[in-house]
Amino acid sequence: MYATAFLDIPPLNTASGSITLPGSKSISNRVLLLAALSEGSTDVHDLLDSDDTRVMLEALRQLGCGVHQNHSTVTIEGLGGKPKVAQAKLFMGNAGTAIRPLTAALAVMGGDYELSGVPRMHERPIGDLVDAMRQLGCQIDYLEKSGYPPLRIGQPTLNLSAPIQVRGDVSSQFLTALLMALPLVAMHRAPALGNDVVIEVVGELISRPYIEITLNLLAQFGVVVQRDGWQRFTIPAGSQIRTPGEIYVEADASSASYFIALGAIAARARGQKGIKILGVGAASIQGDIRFVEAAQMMGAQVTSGPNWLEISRGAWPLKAIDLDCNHIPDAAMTLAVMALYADGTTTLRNVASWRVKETDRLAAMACELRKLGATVDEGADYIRITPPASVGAWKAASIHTYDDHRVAMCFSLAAFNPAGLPVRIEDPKCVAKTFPDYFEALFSLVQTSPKHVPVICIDGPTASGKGTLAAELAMRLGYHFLDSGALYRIAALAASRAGLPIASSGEAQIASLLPQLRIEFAGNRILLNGEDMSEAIRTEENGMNASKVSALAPVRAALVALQHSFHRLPGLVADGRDMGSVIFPQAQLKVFLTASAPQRAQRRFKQLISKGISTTLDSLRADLEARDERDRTRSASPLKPAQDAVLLDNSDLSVETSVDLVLGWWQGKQPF
Ligand SMILES: Nc1ncnc2c1ncn2[C@@H]1O[C@H](COP(=O)(O)OP(=O)(O)OP(=O)(O)O)[C@@H](O)[C@H]1O
Ligand SMILES: Nc1ccn([C@H]2C[C@H](O)[C@@H](COP(=O)(O)O)O2)c(=O)n1
Repeated sequence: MYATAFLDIPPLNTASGSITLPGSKSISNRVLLLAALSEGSTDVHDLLDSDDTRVMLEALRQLGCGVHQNHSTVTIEGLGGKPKVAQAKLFMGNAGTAIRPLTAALAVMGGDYELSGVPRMHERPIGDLVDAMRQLGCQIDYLEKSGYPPLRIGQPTLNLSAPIQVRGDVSSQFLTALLMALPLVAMHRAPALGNDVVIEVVGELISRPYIEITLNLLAQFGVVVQRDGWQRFTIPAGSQIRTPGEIYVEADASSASYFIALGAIAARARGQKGIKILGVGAASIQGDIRFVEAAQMMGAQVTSGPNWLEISRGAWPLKAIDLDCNHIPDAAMTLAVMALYADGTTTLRNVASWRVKETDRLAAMACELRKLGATVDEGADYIRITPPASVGAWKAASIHTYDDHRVAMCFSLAAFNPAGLPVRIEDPKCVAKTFPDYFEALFSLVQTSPKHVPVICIDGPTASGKGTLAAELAMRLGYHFLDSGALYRIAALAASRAGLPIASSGEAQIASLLPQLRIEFAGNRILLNGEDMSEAIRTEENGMNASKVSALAPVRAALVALQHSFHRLPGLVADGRDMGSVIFPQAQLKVFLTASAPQRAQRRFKQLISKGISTTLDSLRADLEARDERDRTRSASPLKPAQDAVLLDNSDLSVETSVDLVLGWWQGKQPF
């Protein structure tokens, strides 16, 4: 996951390949609650691992539910309709799919519970559900603002004399919550005329496909609800939530929308097929699968099987549409970004529910689409999008994401803009709500011209702080990091282990040894043929050998392709001696980092002493000056600033100041 302040997505060209999507959030949280309410244990396979499911799992644990995790399978030991813990304070984050059904279930079972969430959760209405539960005799109080969490739940005096009425026109999650909780009432009622539990929907029920998911999953847990149209739902008396033993969670159809759109927008890479999505397909029980139809209306070519989809670009530009999106409220946000690539004005109607989601999504989408150059008309329950009038009308935008995972994900697709502009996604980690590795998945499928993939080079002499600076820059920008010195150090170590002379007499043998080595970077560890060499390569002796080995032209040539392989989306920070001058001459920013020899010797001294390695300042200084001299005077790619490098002497600068300075230079080159 990218936990950076922002993520700059370079302009993208093509896409191809296949992807297995994470489990559906809607299914995951429903299944978790049903498993918890049933008796016995349920193995839940392919459960989504995200903020919202973690919130649900934690609440279930607090209520005394057994939760055992084994990779993507979670075993839930059910409560059999009665929490083991009668008093708890439950934090529900911003997970609507957790707080609503759990409120209903706890209110029926009774106890002393408080449910709260993040500030935005306290702005998301829950009054319609509370009103419905109170008709039944449930005890629910508002702890702050009437109609909104946080809530306190007490002991109910259940009284079911008439159908329970619930509004269906703000969120379908209230009806879902009742449907999952009221079997706990039905189970205590003898099957007889008039004993069934009846729910009546007041007003037009929105987002019906989500109710279909609920009914489908209830049926898998043994509760067959009778439905009369979309207004009346009957849970037969005597119904009981029964574990199916094991259950598989489908991949998330809403998450699929970004990749369906990707297939529709991106040209295919030469000789490649489009985008194949595994884990969800034509047989999906999720309403958002109907996003496929909307994408087809816009021009996407889609083929599908029971649990897969394959998408490629059809009509181009895409076709503008006018669509009632009530049945696909979440995925419809993706259509709003696809509309940027359409041949006219697209209108998405009946999306008033966007206003009460993670953020006011109507306002958010309108604001961010305008930043990109679109003309947007935002109504109470619709959005109308006209794409930028010409290539020149597109703007590079920094997309504010409002702590809303879907805003972050759908706007990544703006990176296919014809103007070749990058897109900045602020707070990219908000995707953790449903799809923590979304951007990694995106980057695994898309391609762009190498010239668009940014490179920052940090070159300079020994112990100037290149590695420290480069690693920090890479972390702040979410870029890959290449410590090229480590490759020469590995080469030197491998050569001496093989007994090869570290001199020109051994250059051919060392160069031919290198392609046989399996060199892997795992976080900040470096492995040689599976063995962790992170410490072994850092000795002063091996540093000196690395300097010697790096003077051999055939050795340098043997390492070029490996270094180039680090140049990948979304960008690279590389440190060494010839990053800017030889390996990445096209780099957008080249820094030549220096510090005085006494300072560098002092830094290295401290570094070694802190690792418990004894040495003297004088010997270190002599060694690093000898090493610099060799690196500077060798004929193959000598240590020297690239012509267009910026010189930075950090003798009197802290690491933090150096990082901020270089980030400022980098930001100065961005169009945002
Ligand atoms: N600006 C700075 N001020 C003080 N200490 C620093 C600064 N930059 C780096 N250091 C410290 O100096 C030591 C050497 O830094 P680093 O390993 O990053 O240098 P390097 O140039 O990559 O070295 P090498 O060429 O040997 O790989 C580290 O202990 C690091 O924490
Ligand atoms: N791009 C590079 C990186 C490193 N070297 C050589 C020169 C150094 O003495 C040696 C070890 O590098 P360090 O880990 O100290 O950065 O490797 C080079 O020639 N070119």
